[in-house]
Amino acid sequence: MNWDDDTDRIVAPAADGEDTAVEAALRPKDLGEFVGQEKVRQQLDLVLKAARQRGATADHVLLSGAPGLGKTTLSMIIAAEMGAPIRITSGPAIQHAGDLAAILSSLQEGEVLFLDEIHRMSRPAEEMLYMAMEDFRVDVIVGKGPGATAIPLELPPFTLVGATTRAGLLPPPLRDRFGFTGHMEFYAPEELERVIHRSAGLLDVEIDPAGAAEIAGRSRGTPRIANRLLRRVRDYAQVRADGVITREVAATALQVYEVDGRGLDRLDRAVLEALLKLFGGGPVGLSTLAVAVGEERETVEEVAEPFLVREGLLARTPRGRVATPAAWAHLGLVPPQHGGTGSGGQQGLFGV
Ligand SMILES: Nc1ncnc2c1ncn2[C@@H]1O[C@H](COP(=O)(O)OP(=O)(O)OP(=O)(O)O)[C@@H](O)[C@H]1O
Repeated sequence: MNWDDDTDRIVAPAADGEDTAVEAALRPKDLGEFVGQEKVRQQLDLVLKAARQRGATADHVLLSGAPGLGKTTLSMIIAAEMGAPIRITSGPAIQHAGDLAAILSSLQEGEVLFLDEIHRMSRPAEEMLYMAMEDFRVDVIVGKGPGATAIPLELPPFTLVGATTRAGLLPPPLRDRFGFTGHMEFYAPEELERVIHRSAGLLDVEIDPAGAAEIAGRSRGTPRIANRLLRRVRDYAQVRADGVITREVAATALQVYEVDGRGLDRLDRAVLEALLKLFGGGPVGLSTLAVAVGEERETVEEVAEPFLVREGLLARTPRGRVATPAAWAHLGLVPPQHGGTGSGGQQGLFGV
């Protein structure tokens, strides 16, 4: 398996081809159906209701959070709640200011423009967006060099919904132009259970509460992963069981896909195992750890570690990577005692 491409993993937070095909059917259509994210939902509800009462276009909205937490879904809900059409594009698709000008000038009044990965837009496009957001106007530059002229173009009022995984990367002038910023959090297991029950209903799969809880616990706080695991478990239930998803069916199916009880996959466990078994829990340098698992540094650092750190299983310290007591417990291993025969385990564990 090629771990360099994160989308090959069943627990990858980014969408793969199959997700894209089925996600449309699973997306909640209004705020009432949208599970969790209470704060963002309540705040957004107020923003949208107030705009509707005033008969105005809603303020620009910035949604920040990890992939698969529902930013695209929320942007569609915003459009639906405002009774407005939606146009979907992304930062990397807008390389030139002209690309953005073409999109902006073709928007209808009140339309929602969803700009995914807004932090990856080119600089000139970003600067054009400042004026468009604030004054609903852009200057289209015609010609080149000294003869170039700026032709002002009025735009209809629109709502920009920007999505980013890294709100901190946005330049302040852009961030400040959003009337409302919603931070999407990882979902609690109970919330993912609700997502799973809802999706199972839409997919016409029978699932019991323990089955949903089993899948939720392995979904890494992310609805997209929950929906993907549900589909794989459904296959298993259909082929190897009687079609009903119980705790046993879910657990056995996800064992087949090498997703453990806490949502770690083969790569995550390989990293942890190397750290514990070969280096006594660390500290060990990233490069050494990567060689030990036969992966690139970047793969370990960007693909495996973020979840291990979030789960409190691994710590990044100035002296290297260190396993936490929870990591030993998760793999059912006993940390070497201080001064024991391990490779400095306990000392490494707490000495940094
Ligand atoms: N709160 C939620 N309730 C129910 N389903 C959800 C929720 N959030 C997300 N989903 C489901 O998870 C899937 C992924 O959601 P979505 O595409 O909106 O994520 P995203 O944050 O935009 O991801 P990306 O950043 O990769 O574009 C969708 O199928 C959607 O149905």
